[in-house]
Amino acid sequence: MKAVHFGAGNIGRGFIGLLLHDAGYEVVFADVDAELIAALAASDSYTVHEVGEGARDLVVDGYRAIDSRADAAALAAELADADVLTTAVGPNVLRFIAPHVLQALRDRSPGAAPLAVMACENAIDATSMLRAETERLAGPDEWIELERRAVFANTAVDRIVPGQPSGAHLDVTVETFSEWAIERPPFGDAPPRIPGAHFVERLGPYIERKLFTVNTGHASTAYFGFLAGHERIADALADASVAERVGRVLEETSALIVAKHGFTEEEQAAYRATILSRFRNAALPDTVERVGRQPLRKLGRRERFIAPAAELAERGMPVDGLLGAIEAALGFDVPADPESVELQERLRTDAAAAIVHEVCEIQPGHPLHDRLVETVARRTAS
Ligand SMILES: NC(=O)C1=CN([C@@H]2O[C@H](COP(=O)(O)OP(=O)(O)OC[C@H]3O[C@@H](n4cnc5c(N)ncnc54)[C@H](O)[C@@H]3O)[C@@H](O)[C@H]2O)C=CC1
Ligand SMILES: O=P(O)(O)OC[C@H]1O[C@](O)(CO)[C@@H](O)[C@@H]1O
Repeated sequence: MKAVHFGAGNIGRGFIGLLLHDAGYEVVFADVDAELIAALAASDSYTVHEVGEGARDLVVDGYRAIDSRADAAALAAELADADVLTTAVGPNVLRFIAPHVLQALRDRSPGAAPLAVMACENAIDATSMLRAETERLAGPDEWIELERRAVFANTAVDRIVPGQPSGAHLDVTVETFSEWAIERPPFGDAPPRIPGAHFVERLGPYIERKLFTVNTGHASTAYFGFLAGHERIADALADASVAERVGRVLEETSALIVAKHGFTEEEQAAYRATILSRFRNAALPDTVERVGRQPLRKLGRRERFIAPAAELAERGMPVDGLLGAIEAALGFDVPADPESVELQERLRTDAAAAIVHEVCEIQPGHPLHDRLVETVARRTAS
Protein backbone atom coordinates (compact mmCIF):
# COMPACT_ATOMS: atom_id res chain seq x y z
CA MET A 1 0.00 0.00 0.00
CA LYS A 2 1.29 3.42 -0.94
CA ALA A 3 0.27 6.92 0.15
CA VAL A 4 1.49 10.12 -1.50
CA HIS A 5 1.21 13.00 0.95
CA PHE A 6 1.47 16.65 -0.23
CA GLY A 7 2.92 19.04 2.37
CA ALA A 8 5.75 17.69 4.52
CA GLY A 9 5.36 20.46 7.11
CA ASN A 10 4.17 20.29 10.70
CA ILE A 11 0.91 18.39 10.17
CA GLY A 12 2.37 16.40 7.28
CA ARG A 13 5.28 14.96 9.24
CA GLY A 14 3.83 15.23 12.75
CA PHE A 15 0.36 13.82 12.14
CA ILE A 16 -0.82 12.54 8.73
CA GLY A 17 2.52 11.07 7.62
CA LEU A 18 2.87 9.42 11.04
CA LEU A 19 -0.61 7.84 10.96
CA LEU A 20 -0.18 6.62 7.38
CA HIS A 21 3.22 5.14 8.29
CA ASP A 22 1.73 3.44 11.36
CA ALA A 23 -1.09 2.06 9.19
CA GLY A 24 1.52 0.27 7.08
CA TYR A 25 1.59 2.59 4.07
CA GLU A 26 4.77 3.29 2.16
CA VAL A 27 4.73 7.08 2.51
CA VAL A 28 5.94 9.42 -0.25
CA PHE A 29 6.19 13.06 0.84
CA ALA A 30 5.75 15.68 -1.90
CA ASP A 31 6.56 19.32 -1.16
CA VAL A 32 7.75 22.47 -2.94
CA ASP A 33 10.32 23.24 -0.23
CA ALA A 34 13.48 21.94 -1.92
CA GLU A 35 15.57 22.09 1.24
CA LEU A 36 13.01 20.13 3.27
CA ILE A 37 12.67 17.50 0.54
CA ALA A 38 16.45 17.15 0.25
CA ALA A 39 16.69 16.65 4.03
CA LEU A 40 13.93 14.03 3.99
CA ALA A 41 15.47 12.25 1.01
CA ALA A 42 18.85 12.15 2.75
CA SER A 43 17.42 10.77 6.00
CA ASP A 44 16.29 7.30 7.06
CA SER A 45 13.86 8.38 9.77
CA TYR A 46 12.59 11.21 11.93
CA THR A 47 10.98 11.23 15.37
CA VAL A 48 7.65 12.67 16.42
CA HIS A 49 8.06 13.82 20.03
CA GLU A 50 4.79 14.04 21.91
CA VAL A 51 4.62 16.39 24.90
CA GLY A 52 2.10 16.23 27.74
CA GLU A 53 0.59 13.41 29.75
CA GLY A 54 1.31 9.94 28.33
CA ALA A 55 3.79 11.35 25.81
CA ARG A 56 5.74 8.96 23.59
CA ASP A 57 8.46 9.27 20.95
CA LEU A 58 7.36 7.74 17.65
CA VAL A 59 9.70 6.99 14.77
CA VAL A 60 8.67 7.40 11.13
CA ASP A 61 10.86 5.63 8.58
CA GLY A 62 10.84 3.99 5.18
CA TYR A 63 9.53 7.10 3.38
CA ARG A 64 10.57 8.68 0.10
CA ALA A 65 10.49 12.40 -0.72
CA ILE A 66 9.89 14.26 -3.98
CA ASP A 67 10.23 17.93 -4.91
CA SER A 68 6.83 18.35 -6.56
CA ARG A 69 7.90 21.50 -8.43
CA ALA A 70 11.21 20.22 -9.76
CA ASP A 71 10.47 16.55 -10.35
CA ALA A 72 7.04 16.22 -11.92
CA ALA A 73 7.90 12.96 -13.69
CA ALA A 74 8.95 11.17 -10.49
CA LEU A 75 5.86 12.46 -8.75
CA ALA A 76 3.56 11.28 -11.54
CA ALA A 77 5.20 7.84 -11.44
CA GLU A 78 4.59 7.56 -7.68
CA LEU A 79 1.01 8.80 -8.01
CA ALA A 80 0.03 6.48 -10.85
CA ASP A 81 -0.23 3.43 -8.58
CA ALA A 82 -0.76 5.07 -5.18
CA ASP A 83 -3.66 3.92 -3.02
CA VAL A 84 -4.07 7.12 -1.05
CA LEU A 85 -3.41 10.82 -1.77
CA THR A 86 -3.50 13.22 1.19
CA THR A 87 -2.69 16.91 1.59
CA ALA A 88 -1.74 19.24 4.47
CA VAL A 89 -0.66 22.33 2.55
CA GLY A 90 -3.21 24.98 3.62
CA PRO A 91 -6.66 25.49 2.07
CA ASN A 92 -5.44 28.26 -0.27
CA VAL A 93 -2.83 25.95 -1.79
CA LEU A 94 -5.24 23.19 -2.81
CA ARG A 95 -5.67 24.69 -6.27
CA PHE A 96 -1.98 24.02 -6.92
CA ILE A 97 -2.42 20.35 -5.94
CA ALA A 98 -5.35 19.84 -8.35
CA PRO A 99 -3.13 19.49 -11.48
CA HIS A 100 -1.28 16.64 -9.73
CA VAL A 101 -4.57 14.92 -8.85
CA LEU A 102 -5.66 15.28 -12.47
CA GLN A 103 -2.39 13.77 -13.71
CA ALA A 104 -2.72 10.92 -11.21
CA LEU A 105 -6.20 10.07 -12.47
CA ARG A 106 -5.17 10.30 -16.12
CA ASP A 107 -2.24 7.92 -15.49
CA ARG A 108 -4.26 5.49 -13.39
CA SER A 109 -5.21 2.18 -14.88
CA PRO A 110 -9.00 2.23 -15.37
CA GLY A 111 -9.20 -1.22 -13.77
CA ALA A 112 -7.30 -0.24 -10.61
CA ALA A 113 -9.05 0.36 -7.30
CA PRO A 114 -9.94 4.05 -6.96
CA LEU A 115 -7.41 6.46 -5.46
CA ALA A 116 -8.56 7.66 -2.01
CA VAL A 117 -8.16 11.45 -1.98
CA MET A 118 -8.35 13.22 1.40
CA ALA A 119 -7.43 16.86 2.02
CA CYS A 120 -6.41 17.31 5.66
CA GLU A 121 -6.80 21.05 6.10
CA ASN A 122 -8.56 23.34 8.56
CA ALA A 123 -11.48 24.10 6.29
CA ILE A 124 -15.00 22.86 5.77
CA ASP A 125 -15.21 20.57 2.70
CA ALA A 126 -11.52 20.95 1.78
CA THR A 127 -11.54 17.71 -0.25
CA SER A 128 -14.62 18.87 -2.12
CA MET A 129 -12.73 22.07 -3.02
CA LEU A 130 -9.83 19.96 -4.36
CA ARG A 131 -12.23 17.78 -6.29
CA ALA A 132 -14.05 20.79 -7.79
CA GLU A 133 -10.76 22.32 -8.95
CA THR A 134 -9.63 18.99 -10.45
CA GLU A 135 -12.97 18.63 -12.24
CA ARG A 136 -12.70 22.19 -13.57
CA LEU A 137 -9.26 21.45 -15.00
CA ALA A 138 -10.43 18.20 -16.61
CA GLY A 139 -13.58 19.62 -18.17
CA PRO A 140 -16.95 17.85 -18.17
CA ASP A 141 -16.26 15.25 -20.87
CA GLU A 142 -13.03 13.87 -19.48
CA TRP A 143 -14.33 14.08 -15.91
CA ILE A 144 -17.05 11.50 -16.60
CA GLU A 145 -14.30 8.93 -17.12
CA LEU A 146 -11.79 10.19 -14.55
CA GLU A 147 -14.06 10.60 -11.55
CA ARG A 148 -14.53 6.82 -11.40
CA ARG A 149 -10.85 6.46 -10.69
CA ALA A 150 -10.96 8.26 -7.34
CA VAL A 151 -12.94 8.49 -4.14
CA PHE A 152 -12.93 11.99 -2.62
CA ALA A 153 -13.65 12.10 1.12
CA ASN A 154 -13.76 15.15 3.37
CA THR A 155 -11.92 15.00 6.68
CA ALA A 156 -11.44 16.92 9.93
CA VAL A 157 -7.96 16.99 11.44
CA ASP A 158 -7.09 18.06 14.95
CA ARG A 159 -3.66 18.05 16.54
CA ILE A 160 -1.66 21.05 17.70
CA VAL A 161 1.68 21.01 15.92
CA PRO A 162 3.52 24.24 16.69
CA GLY A 163 6.35 25.78 14.69
CA GLN A 164 9.45 23.69 15.29
CA PRO A 165 12.52 25.06 17.07
CA SER A 166 15.58 25.65 14.92
CA GLY A 167 17.87 22.66 15.18
CA ALA A 168 14.97 20.19 15.37
CA HIS A 169 15.92 19.09 11.84
CA LEU A 170 13.10 16.78 10.69
CA ASP A 171 11.84 15.86 14.14
CA VAL A 172 8.47 17.27 15.14
CA THR A 173 7.13 18.16 18.58
CA VAL A 174 3.37 17.63 18.91
CA GLU A 175 0.72 17.38 21.61
CA THR A 176 -0.43 13.88 22.59
CA PHE A 177 -4.03 14.52 21.45
CA SER A 178 -5.00 13.85 17.87
CA GLU A 179 -8.19 13.25 15.91
CA TRP A 180 -8.57 12.49 12.21
CA ALA A 181 -12.24 12.06 11.29
CA ILE A 182 -13.00 10.95 7.72
CA GLU A 183 -16.41 10.69 6.06
CA ARG A 184 -17.20 7.06 5.33
CA PRO A 185 -20.06 7.13 2.76
CA PRO A 186 -17.87 7.99 -0.28
CA PHE A 187 -15.93 4.72 0.29
CA GLY A 188 -18.97 2.47 0.48
CA ASP A 189 -17.94 -0.78 2.18
CA ALA A 190 -14.22 -0.37 1.55
CA PRO A 191 -12.73 2.55 3.52
CA PRO A 192 -8.92 2.62 3.64
CA ARG A 193 -7.41 0.94 6.68
CA ILE A 194 -5.96 3.72 8.86
CA PRO A 195 -6.20 2.66 12.52
CA GLY A 196 -5.31 6.15 13.82
CA ALA A 197 -8.28 7.71 11.98
CA HIS A 198 -11.99 7.15 12.51
CA PHE A 199 -14.69 7.05 9.89
CA VAL A 200 -18.01 8.84 10.43
CA GLU A 201 -21.32 8.79 8.57
CA ARG A 202 -21.75 12.58 8.69
CA LEU A 203 -18.68 14.80 8.93
CA GLY A 204 -20.60 18.11 9.22
CA PRO A 205 -21.14 17.99 12.99
CA TYR A 206 -17.53 16.94 13.62
CA ILE A 207 -15.89 19.56 11.48
CA GLU A 208 -18.14 22.38 12.64
CA ARG A 209 -17.69 21.43 16.28
CA LYS A 210 -13.93 21.25 15.76
CA LEU A 211 -13.57 24.41 13.66
CA PHE A 212 -15.94 26.53 15.78
CA THR A 213 -14.50 25.35 19.12
CA VAL A 214 -10.84 24.41 18.70
CA ASN A 215 -10.00 26.83 15.92
CA THR A 216 -12.27 29.68 17.02
CA GLY A 217 -10.95 29.34 20.57
CA HIS A 218 -7.33 29.04 19.52
CA ALA A 219 -7.44 31.97 17.11
CA SER A 220 -9.33 34.11 19.67
CA THR A 221 -6.59 33.34 22.22
CA ALA A 222 -4.00 34.35 19.64
CA TYR A 223 -5.65 37.67 18.72
CA PHE A 224 -6.59 38.74 22.27
CA GLY A 225 -3.17 37.51 23.45
CA PHE A 226 -1.32 39.41 20.70
CA LEU A 227 -3.05 42.67 21.64
CA ALA A 228 -2.25 42.04 25.32
CA GLY A 229 1.44 41.67 24.44
CA HIS A 230 1.82 37.90 24.95
CA GLU A 231 4.12 35.84 22.78
CA ARG A 232 3.04 32.33 23.72
CA ILE A 233 -0.45 30.84 23.65
CA ALA A 234 -0.11 29.26 27.09
CA ASP A 235 0.84 32.64 28.58
CA ALA A 236 -2.05 34.36 26.82
CA LEU A 237 -4.56 31.95 28.36
CA ALA A 238 -2.97 32.37 31.78
CA ASP A 239 -3.99 36.05 31.51
CA ALA A 240 -7.40 36.23 33.21
CA SER A 241 -8.65 38.99 30.92
CA VAL A 242 -7.78 36.98 27.77
CA ALA A 243 -9.25 33.77 29.24
CA GLU A 244 -12.49 35.55 30.11
CA ARG A 245 -12.93 36.89 26.58
CA VAL A 246 -12.05 33.54 24.98
CA GLY A 247 -14.55 31.88 27.33
CA ARG A 248 -17.29 34.26 26.18
CA VAL A 249 -16.54 33.52 22.51
CA LEU A 250 -16.69 29.78 23.12
CA GLU A 251 -19.96 30.03 25.01
CA GLU A 252 -21.48 31.62 21.92
CA THR A 253 -20.14 29.04 19.48
CA SER A 254 -21.08 26.26 21.90
CA ALA A 255 -24.66 27.51 21.94
CA LEU A 256 -24.69 27.17 18.15
CA ILE A 257 -23.14 23.68 18.18
CA VAL A 258 -25.69 22.49 20.75
CA ALA A 259 -28.64 24.06 18.91
CA LYS A 260 -27.55 22.91 15.47
CA HIS A 261 -25.94 19.51 15.93
CA GLY A 262 -27.68 18.06 18.96
CA PHE A 263 -24.64 17.65 21.20
CA THR A 264 -25.80 18.13 24.80
CA GLU A 265 -24.66 21.18 26.75
CA GLU A 266 -22.71 18.86 29.08
CA GLU A 267 -20.91 17.15 26.16
CA GLN A 268 -20.01 20.49 24.62
CA ALA A 269 -18.85 21.92 27.98
CA ALA A 270 -16.57 18.89 28.48
CA TYR A 271 -15.22 19.24 24.91
CA ARG A 272 -14.55 22.95 25.52
CA ALA A 273 -12.74 22.24 28.80
CA THR A 274 -10.52 19.61 27.16
CA ILE A 275 -9.63 22.02 24.40
CA LEU A 276 -8.76 24.85 26.74
CA SER A 277 -6.51 22.51 28.70
CA ARG A 278 -4.77 21.59 25.41
CA PHE A 279 -4.12 25.28 24.72
CA ARG A 280 -2.70 25.66 28.24
CA ASN A 281 -0.11 22.91 27.67
CA ALA A 282 3.01 24.89 28.60
CA ALA A 283 5.24 22.16 27.15
CA LEU A 284 4.02 23.13 23.67
CA PRO A 285 6.15 26.01 22.38
CA ASP A 286 3.21 27.57 20.50
CA THR A 287 3.02 31.25 19.67
CA VAL A 288 0.24 33.79 19.06
CA GLU A 289 1.89 34.63 15.72
CA ARG A 290 1.61 31.04 14.44
CA VAL A 291 -1.93 30.48 15.67
CA GLY A 292 -3.10 33.88 14.38
CA ARG A 293 -1.39 33.45 10.98
CA GLN A 294 -3.25 34.35 7.77
CA PRO A 295 -5.95 36.57 9.34
CA LEU A 296 -7.64 37.28 5.99
CA ARG A 297 -8.32 33.56 5.50
CA LYS A 298 -9.52 33.27 9.07
CA LEU A 299 -11.99 36.16 8.57
CA GLY A 300 -13.53 34.43 5.53
CA ARG A 301 -17.23 33.56 5.22
CA ARG A 302 -16.93 29.82 5.90
CA GLU A 303 -14.25 30.21 8.56
CA ARG A 304 -14.04 30.08 12.38
CA PHE A 305 -15.39 33.57 13.18
CA ILE A 306 -17.76 34.72 10.46
CA ALA A 307 -19.49 31.37 9.84
CA PRO A 308 -20.64 30.85 13.45
CA ALA A 309 -21.37 34.57 13.97
CA ALA A 310 -23.52 34.65 10.83
CA GLU A 311 -25.49 31.58 11.87
CA LEU A 312 -25.95 32.85 15.42
CA ALA A 313 -27.17 36.21 14.12
CA GLU A 314 -29.58 34.43 11.77
CA ARG A 315 -30.98 32.60 14.81
CA GLY A 316 -31.20 35.84 16.86
CA MET A 317 -28.56 34.55 19.31
CA PRO A 318 -25.77 36.63 20.94
CA VAL A 319 -22.56 37.39 19.00
CA ASP A 320 -20.92 40.05 21.17
CA GLY A 321 -17.98 37.84 22.15
CA LEU A 322 -17.34 36.82 18.54
CA LEU A 323 -17.46 40.43 17.38
CA GLY A 324 -14.87 41.21 20.05
CA ALA A 325 -12.62 38.46 18.67
CA ILE A 326 -13.14 39.71 15.11
CA GLU A 327 -12.15 43.21 16.21
CA ALA A 328 -9.06 41.76 17.90
CA ALA A 329 -8.20 39.86 14.68
CA LEU A 330 -8.19 43.19 12.85
CA GLY A 331 -5.47 44.34 15.25
CA PHE A 332 -3.15 41.46 14.31
CA ASP A 333 -0.26 43.47 12.94
CA VAL A 334 2.64 41.13 12.17
CA PRO A 335 5.05 42.33 9.46
CA ALA A 336 6.27 38.76 8.78
CA ASP A 337 2.75 37.59 7.86
CA PRO A 338 1.78 38.73 4.32
CA GLU A 339 -1.95 38.48 5.07
CA SER A 340 -1.54 40.61 8.19
CA VAL A 341 0.30 43.23 6.12
CA GLU A 342 -2.47 43.20 3.51
CA LEU A 343 -5.15 43.42 6.20
CA GLN A 344 -3.48 46.41 7.84
CA GLU A 345 -3.15 48.10 4.45
CA ARG A 346 -6.83 47.52 3.71
CA LEU A 347 -7.80 48.94 7.10
CA ARG A 348 -5.86 52.09 6.19
CA THR A 349 -7.30 52.48 2.70
CA ASP A 350 -10.67 50.71 2.39
CA ALA A 351 -14.11 51.50 3.75
CA ALA A 352 -15.38 49.16 6.48
CA ALA A 353 -18.34 48.08 4.33
CA ALA A 354 -15.99 47.09 1.50
CA ILE A 355 -13.90 44.94 3.86
CA VAL A 356 -17.03 43.25 5.21
CA HIS A 357 -18.22 42.62 1.66
CA GLU A 358 -14.93 41.40 0.21
CA VAL A 359 -13.13 39.69 3.09
CA CYS A 360 -16.03 38.42 5.22
CA GLU A 361 -18.49 38.10 2.33
CA ILE A 362 -21.43 39.33 4.41
CA GLN A 363 -23.90 41.37 2.39
CA PRO A 364 -26.19 44.25 3.41
CA GLY A 365 -29.46 42.87 4.72
CA HIS A 366 -27.80 39.96 6.53
CA PRO A 367 -28.55 40.15 10.30
CA LEU A 368 -24.81 40.30 11.07
CA HIS A 369 -24.01 42.97 8.50
CA ASP A 370 -24.51 46.25 10.33
CA ARG A 371 -22.79 45.19 13.55
CA LEU A 372 -19.90 43.74 11.59
CA VAL A 373 -19.46 46.98 9.66
CA GLU A 374 -19.50 48.91 12.97
CA THR A 375 -16.86 46.52 14.36
CA VAL A 376 -14.59 46.92 11.35
CA ALA A 377 -15.16 50.69 11.28
CA ARG A 378 -13.72 50.95 14.79
CA ARG A 379 -10.44 49.65 13.36
CA THR A 380 -10.48 51.60 10.11
CA ALA A 381 -11.02 54.84 12.02
CA SER A 382 -8.18 54.19 14.47
N1 LIG B 1 -0.20 22.93 12.63
C1 LIG B 1 -1.36 22.61 13.18
O1 LIG B 1 -1.46 22.59 14.41
C2 LIG B 1 -2.54 22.24 12.35
C3 LIG B 1 -2.63 22.55 11.02
N2 LIG B 1 -3.74 22.15 10.31
C4 LIG B 1 -3.86 22.44 8.91
O2 LIG B 1 -2.89 21.66 8.21
C5 LIG B 1 -2.47 22.36 7.05
C6 LIG B 1 -0.95 22.48 7.07
O3 LIG B 1 -0.57 23.21 8.22
P1 LIG B 1 0.89 23.10 8.83
O4 LIG B 1 1.42 21.74 8.66
O5 LIG B 1 0.83 23.69 10.18
O6 LIG B 1 1.69 24.09 7.84
P2 LIG B 1 3.22 24.04 7.42
O7 LIG B 1 3.51 25.38 6.86
O8 LIG B 1 4.06 23.53 8.54
O9 LIG B 1 3.25 22.96 6.25
C7 LIG B 1 2.72 23.17 4.98
C8 LIG B 1 3.66 22.53 3.97
O10 LIG B 1 3.03 22.59 2.68
C9 LIG B 1 4.07 22.84 1.75
N3 LIG B 1 3.50 23.36 0.51
C10 LIG B 1 3.10 24.62 0.22
N4 LIG B 1 2.68 24.69 -1.05
C11 LIG B 1 2.79 23.44 -1.58
C12 LIG B 1 2.51 22.87 -2.85
N5 LIG B 1 2.00 23.61 -3.85
N6 LIG B 1 2.76 21.57 -3.04
C13 LIG B 1 3.28 20.80 -2.04
N7 LIG B 1 3.55 21.28 -0.81
C14 LIG B 1 3.31 22.58 -0.58
C15 LIG B 1 4.99 23.83 2.46
O11 LIG B 1 6.25 23.91 1.84
C16 LIG B 1 5.01 23.24 3.86
O12 LIG B 1 6.07 22.31 4.00
C17 LIG B 1 -3.21 23.70 7.06
O13 LIG B 1 -4.38 23.59 6.31
C18 LIG B 1 -3.57 23.88 8.53
O14 LIG B 1 -4.70 24.69 8.69
C19 LIG B 1 -4.74 21.42 10.86
C20 LIG B 1 -4.70 21.07 12.17
C21 LIG B 1 -3.60 21.47 13.01
O1 LIG C 1 -3.68 27.13 9.56
P1 LIG C 1 -4.57 27.23 10.73
O2 LIG C 1 -6.00 27.19 10.38
O3 LIG C 1 -4.18 28.28 11.70
O4 LIG C 1 -4.30 25.81 11.44
C1 LIG C 1 -3.55 25.61 12.57
C2 LIG C 1 -4.51 25.41 13.71
O5 LIG C 1 -5.05 24.10 13.76
C3 LIG C 1 -5.02 23.64 15.08
O6 LIG C 1 -3.93 22.84 15.27
C4 LIG C 1 -6.20 22.90 15.54
O7 LIG C 1 -6.29 21.63 15.02
C5 LIG C 1 -4.76 24.84 15.87
O8 LIG C 1 -4.10 24.50 16.97
C6 LIG C 1 -3.90 25.65 14.99
O9 LIG C 1 -3.91 26.95 15.36
